[in-house]
Amino acid sequence: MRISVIGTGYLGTTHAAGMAEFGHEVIGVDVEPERVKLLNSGQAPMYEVNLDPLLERHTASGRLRFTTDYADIADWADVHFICVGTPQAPSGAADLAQINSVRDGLAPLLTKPTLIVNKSTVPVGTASALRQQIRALAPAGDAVDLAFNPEFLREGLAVEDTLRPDRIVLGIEDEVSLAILDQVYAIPFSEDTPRVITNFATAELIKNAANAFLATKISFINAMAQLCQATGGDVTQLADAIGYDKRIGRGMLNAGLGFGGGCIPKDIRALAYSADEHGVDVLSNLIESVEKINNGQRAEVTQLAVDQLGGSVDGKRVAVLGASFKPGTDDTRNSPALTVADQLHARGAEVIIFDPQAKLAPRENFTQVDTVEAAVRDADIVLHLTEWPEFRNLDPAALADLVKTKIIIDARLKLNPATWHVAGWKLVQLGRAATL
Ligand SMILES: NC(=O)c1ccc[n+]([C@@H]2O[C@H](COP(=O)([O-])OP(=O)(O)OC[C@H]3O[C@@H](n4cnc5c(N)ncnc54)[C@H](O)[C@@H]3O)[C@@H](O)[C@H]2O)c1
Ligand SMILES: O=c1ccn([C@@H]2O[C@H](COP(=O)(O)OP(=O)(O)O[C@H]3O[C@H](CO)[C@@H](O)[C@H](O)[C@H]3O)[C@@H](O)[C@H]2O)c(=O)[nH]1
Repeated sequence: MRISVIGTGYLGTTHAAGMAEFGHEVIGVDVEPERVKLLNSGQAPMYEVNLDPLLERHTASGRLRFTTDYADIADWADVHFICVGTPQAPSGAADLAQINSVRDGLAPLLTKPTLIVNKSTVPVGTASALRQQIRALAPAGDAVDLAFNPEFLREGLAVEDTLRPDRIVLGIEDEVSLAILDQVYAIPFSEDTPRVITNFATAELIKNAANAFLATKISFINAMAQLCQATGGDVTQLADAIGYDKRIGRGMLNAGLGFGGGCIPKDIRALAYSADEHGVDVLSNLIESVEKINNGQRAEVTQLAVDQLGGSVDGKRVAVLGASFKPGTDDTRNSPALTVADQLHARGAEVIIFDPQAKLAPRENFTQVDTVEAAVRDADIVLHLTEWPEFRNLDPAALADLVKTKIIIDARLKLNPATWHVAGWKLVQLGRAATL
């Protein structure tokens, strides 16, 4: 099939490459010419494991290309996927400006029957309104249909999740759309992949609910971590033990600095906004508690650093390991690590950051360096804030010679306390007994 993918950020680039891998002919569209140029050379505009090889292969074969011009895709594609951003507006609601600009740019060019499939995360009610607006603008009118096909990929695992998703959710309101989507997803993985075929509202709420549930799991375990801290319990063992129960599962039960990123924080805020709009206070209250716990974890780590340095970080040198919001990506949107860095800077610390992939725009709040060694040199304290696998293999004895004071806060509970203690470090973990 001929498929267009509109918006080539974290979602769109991976989706476009995945669709090409499945054998479709694909054109990606973005408003940023530099991004389009890079993509046409077979390179991803972001760090994502296994994405570059797919892009290289399919741009070289000509099956995948990129453009800034809607005229290249309008009547060319059988299906248009919308993958633009839906960031948080100042009110907390989802900002649909990018979706509206796709609507206004694409719809007037549609003269043939076609299907537009929205993949961007949106509040309930969006698909229904969008379909009406597009039909009003398109010369093809009611021959243009819309579907909502939410995306559940995780950054750092985006290619794997695209090629082998846990499930496919299709929000459709007519049988023709379903027949077309069956062809789009008539691919090797899909026979065993559960499909949920439902109406627009349910599909939109499924996406909102999935992220809210994941966030709730993380905040629940972080609340338990606080009780563990107060009572001598070990939150990692607790998570392992409750996770063995298949009804609970171990996923999203890693306690520590909490959730961040370009999705979960803004998506749960938007869900709370929708819940309020529809008078469902119980849901918005629940989400507020989840957010409060999550923000509290960042403040808690900042305070822990202050306490470890005797009540003030003013003039102290703080080494921060990790800047991305999670390992496996260079994405720093709403990164918990950077919040802690900002909070410590605001309290007078000199902050030096190392991250294996994230390139930070120069800021006066901190200095970014290229090695762990450069980050920890002369540090008064070291903070492990994003659990890149390479940090687990650091040599505590070698680092001990570089720092001013051998204190490390492991805010992601991934370092082995024994190896650090042997090398003379004080290693502090939230929610784990100090003796471990
Ligand atoms: N990032 C993820 O892991 C992920 C996973 C699932 C769902 N989502 C959802 O997918 C959507 C996109 O997220 P993202 O992280 O890829 O965002 P992003 O900001 O990385 O990418 C958006 C892209 O759209 C482009 N764009 C904006 N307006 C455009 C227009 N009118 N025409 C063409 N291109 C345009 C931007 O230049 C940018 O490259 C969001 O709704 C997000 O919630 C993201
Ligand atoms: O046990 C855990 C797991 C994750 N996190 C943190 O939670 C955040 C989100 O992690 P994750 O869900 O792995 O990454 P995302 O790429 O943001 O993916 C989420 O957001 C996407 C966008 O909506 C969805 O598609 C995915 O299904 C959903 O998992 C990160 O800051 C993690 O550090 C924890 O604190 N503890």
